[in-house]
Amino acid sequence: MSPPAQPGVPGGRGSKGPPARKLLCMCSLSLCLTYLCYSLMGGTGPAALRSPAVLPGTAAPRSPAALLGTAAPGAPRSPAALPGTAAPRSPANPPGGPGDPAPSAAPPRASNGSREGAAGAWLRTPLAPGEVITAQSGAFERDPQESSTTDEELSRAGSPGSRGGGSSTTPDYGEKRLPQALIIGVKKGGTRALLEAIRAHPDVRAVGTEPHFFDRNYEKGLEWYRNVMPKTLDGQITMEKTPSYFVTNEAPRRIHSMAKDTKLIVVVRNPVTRAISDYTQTLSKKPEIPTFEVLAFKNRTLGLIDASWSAIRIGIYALHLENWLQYFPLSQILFVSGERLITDPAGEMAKVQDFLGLKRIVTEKHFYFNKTKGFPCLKKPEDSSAPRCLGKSKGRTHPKIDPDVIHRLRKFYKPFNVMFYQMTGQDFQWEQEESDK
Ligand SMILES: Nc1ncnc2c1ncn2[C@@H]1O[C@H](COP(=O)(O)OS(=O)(=O)O)[C@@H](OP(=O)(O)O)[C@H]1O
Repeated sequence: MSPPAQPGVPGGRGSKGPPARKLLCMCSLSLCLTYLCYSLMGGTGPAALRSPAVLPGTAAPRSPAALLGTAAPGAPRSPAALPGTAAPRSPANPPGGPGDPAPSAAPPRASNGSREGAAGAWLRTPLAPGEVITAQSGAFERDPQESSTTDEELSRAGSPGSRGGGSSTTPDYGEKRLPQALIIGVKKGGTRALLEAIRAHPDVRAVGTEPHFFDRNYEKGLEWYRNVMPKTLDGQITMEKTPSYFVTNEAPRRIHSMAKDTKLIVVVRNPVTRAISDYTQTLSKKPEIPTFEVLAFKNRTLGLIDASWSAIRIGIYALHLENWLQYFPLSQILFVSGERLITDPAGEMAKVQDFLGLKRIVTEKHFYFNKTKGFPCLKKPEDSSAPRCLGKSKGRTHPKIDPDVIHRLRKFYKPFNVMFYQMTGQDFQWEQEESDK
């Protein structure tokens, strides 16, 4: 089933690829980004980037080679130099073409596995965690806290004849199909809130757990993946969310080789807050880890940010996006603001539904702001008794971070954010947000 092409709607099924002008634009952006990264490593750069006010990490290494020598894998380099980043494709070797490795090639483990996962994250409020969820999204019956989709759960879901990882109310008719739309990131961006909200749409069915197919489970093959999906009727869209895809080098090529018209959704959030949220999640599982302030720096005296730390690396959105743009036109990727998903969930959901070619059915009527939780929650479905908020693993209290560290991180991210705004044509106003504080 393919959602109908939307005339004038970015990412419609008719999208064939970027026109030459766009490609040129992307190439020049790529060059800019390479240049930017180089400048971050101590080379010359635009005056603005060299200014202490915006120079990431503030400390200029003596030479790019010196920084490269100390950079751990995953440190920001030019997109072309990122490990595993595919070289730009020539028409003779298109992505997903014969030159691509077969799906059976063993994928590397993603460095960013979102460990939170199951759809049971939406809890009925004010009921206690663990209450059974009866609405469409109620694939699971517990607040998973930090539990992720386990391999065992997935192999059960993927076994022939199983009902898949979809909703417990999935009717036993229809067909299991590969997803036509994916929420690919970012970790801690608000991906669960988005998935649960879009599942309120009658024309969407989604897997509750994170299948991690394009990063951890790729060798299991597409039939396994299809079996994980809930059954859908014609006209319904199948979806899943796995936030680590966005930072998995192989994911764009693999998704493109599954279906080049797959629609991609990325929920982005201020990378500084995202990093702290990521750290807070890890801290909840491993209270013994060093402080955020310690982990954030390679050398705090020199002000060198440790961009190889996944909590920081994930937030360099421009670098990761480069990788996706080698396979997908920008029009096929929707960027959802994690901040607006909280302040204006209906507004963001309108964009999501348009992008997916769906009627706007999930509207402001579906949400209410839960003051205790501090987040919007889904109102009760007509046939159910209680509204649903996300579970305790969302909206944790973040530890207080040294303001100087926050300041340095803002400076670090600023040029990457600006680049991201240029690449996407959207200003997420993270700098504005910070200057308001
Ligand atoms: N409606 C609603 N309810 C609760 N939480 C909400 C909501 N909308 C967005 N958010 C924000 O989502 C953040 C968690 O993001 P993810 O769901 O992407 O996390 S994960 O990667 O799946 O673990 C989570 O981050 P933290 O506040 O740091 O926990 C929230 O800020």
